[in-house]
Amino acid sequence: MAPPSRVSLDDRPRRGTAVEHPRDRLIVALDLPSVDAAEAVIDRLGEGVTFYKIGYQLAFAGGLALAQKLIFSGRRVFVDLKLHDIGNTVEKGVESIARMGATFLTVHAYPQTMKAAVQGRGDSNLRILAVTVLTSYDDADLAAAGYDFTVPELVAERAAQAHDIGIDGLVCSAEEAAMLRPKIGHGMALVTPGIRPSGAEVGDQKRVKTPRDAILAGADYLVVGRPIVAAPNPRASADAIVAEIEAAVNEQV
Ligand SMILES: O=c1ccn([C@@H]2O[C@H](COP(=O)(O)O)[C@@H](O)[C@H]2O)c(=O)[nH]1
Repeated sequence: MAPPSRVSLDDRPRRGTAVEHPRDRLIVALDLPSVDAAEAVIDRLGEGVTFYKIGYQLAFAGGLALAQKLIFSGRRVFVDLKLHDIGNTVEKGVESIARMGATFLTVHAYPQTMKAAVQGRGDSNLRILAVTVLTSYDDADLAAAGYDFTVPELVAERAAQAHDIGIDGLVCSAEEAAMLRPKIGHGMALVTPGIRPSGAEVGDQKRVKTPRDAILAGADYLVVGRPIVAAPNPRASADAIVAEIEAAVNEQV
């Protein structure tokens, strides 16, 4: 496969990445085994966190009902189900999630899947995020999966396709944020997992940045799971990350 040739994209306005309070740029991944466990963490986080992500583990253990509860209570919810199926199935699934009132939904960044997701989203407030290359992958993982691209090459190619299709944002590592911003403009959100405060355990993540470096690289939202939900004091961990986001924002101006 030849390396991607696209170098620049237009800056047309789309659903927009409004400048948000530092606290609202932190998305906590509720990777927990039950609704009870998730609600215990949410209670401990209190007013400290406004945006939650629900992925496979919790979604398949009653998490979608909890998502609805969180939305009714004024929190924002990111449904991280990384959809990928035939177009009709993706479109109808996205329509159902749009009716829930979720803010973000992920799909894999394949053109057919992304087009179906944009169709299913319609005029709703749901914003579709395309997962470019998982943050647990490096170049060797891509080669093992049969790709003849480096991570930055594949991320850039998928970002270009997502942009052209009308996707609202990208999931990528903050390692790629600075490279992507000039290509996608400010109308698409950059949502970055693989965030680790300095000294935190990296675990299975391979492309990581600290909260400060992610913001300085141009990330809009930081997704953080284990460093908060597995911490002895989740609220203190979340507050420290928000403080780091705020300091980085102040460094930018
Ligand atoms: O490329 C991706 C896409 C999604 N994720 C999800 O984000 C969180 C990260 O959790 P940590 O505990 O902070 O590692 C998790 O829910 C993943 O499914 C990702 O890490 N990378």
